[in-house]
Amino acid sequence: MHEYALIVAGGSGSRMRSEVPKQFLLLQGKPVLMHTLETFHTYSPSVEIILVLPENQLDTWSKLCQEYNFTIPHHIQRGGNTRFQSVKNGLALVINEGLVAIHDGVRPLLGQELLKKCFQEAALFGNSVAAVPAKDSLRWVEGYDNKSVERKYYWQIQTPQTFRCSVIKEAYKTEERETFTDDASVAEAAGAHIHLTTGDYRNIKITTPEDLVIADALLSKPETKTAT
Ligand SMILES: Nc1ccn([C@@H]2O[C@H](COP(=O)(O)OP(=O)(O)OP(=O)(O)O)[C@@H](O)[C@H]2O)c(=O)n1
Ligand SMILES: C[C@](O)(CO)[C@H](O)COP(=O)(O)O
Repeated sequence: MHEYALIVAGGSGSRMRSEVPKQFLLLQGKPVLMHTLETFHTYSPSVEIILVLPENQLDTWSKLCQEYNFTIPHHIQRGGNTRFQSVKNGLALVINEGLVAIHDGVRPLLGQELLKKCFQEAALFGNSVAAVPAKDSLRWVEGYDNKSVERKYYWQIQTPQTFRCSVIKEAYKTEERETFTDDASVAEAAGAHIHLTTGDYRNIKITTPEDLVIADALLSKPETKTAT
């Protein structure tokens, strides 16, 4: 079955508050995004990689590829104003039937075991969405009101989120889903039952400055990128 990796890196990284968009910040001596693409290429050189970038950063990426002699083959697509639009633009390059793993470019610590499991479970169940049980106690909050909720019912959603190509392409046709922050929500709104695949606490999303420090520390442990 044909396998795609749709890596979305079309955001501006406003919460990181760095001059350079966070997907290009250096992690262990190379841009965050290169770690992410390498993970998919290591999983299988035949995975077709589609990389979505901010329209105004295409040159930056091209220069970085030259500077770091980065030769992993990939298609490039322009991002949109929201994650939804960036995924939708990327899906336009998904031509064949098969599976597409949609992954945040800023989750560079995805391990090989989890990635393999995501493709396998998506093939079995129709989709696979990586998720981990919440660790902290949780409260529902709205303005001044707040109340405790039962933690056992809450999981934190990660990527990869892997789907049959035709199913997710169809789900992304409905523009009213633009505010959804992940692909599982888009697929669910289109009627899919979501299959959760147990993720990895190390598969963090680089969102705020301390995440880069945590990612660096995790990558310093040789086993970090493999165990799930
Ligand atoms: N218009 C957008 C917004 C987000 N993303 C991607 O979606 C992933 C998860 O989003 P997030 O961490 O929120 O990234 P940003 O939108 O860049 O960050 P922020 O919300 O802090 O601005 C990132 O890889 C990001 O580049 C995207 O491709 N296109
Ligand atoms: C897709 C995602 O990473 C799953 O946790 C998340 O929903 C992205 O959300 P953000 O608002 O773009 O950070």
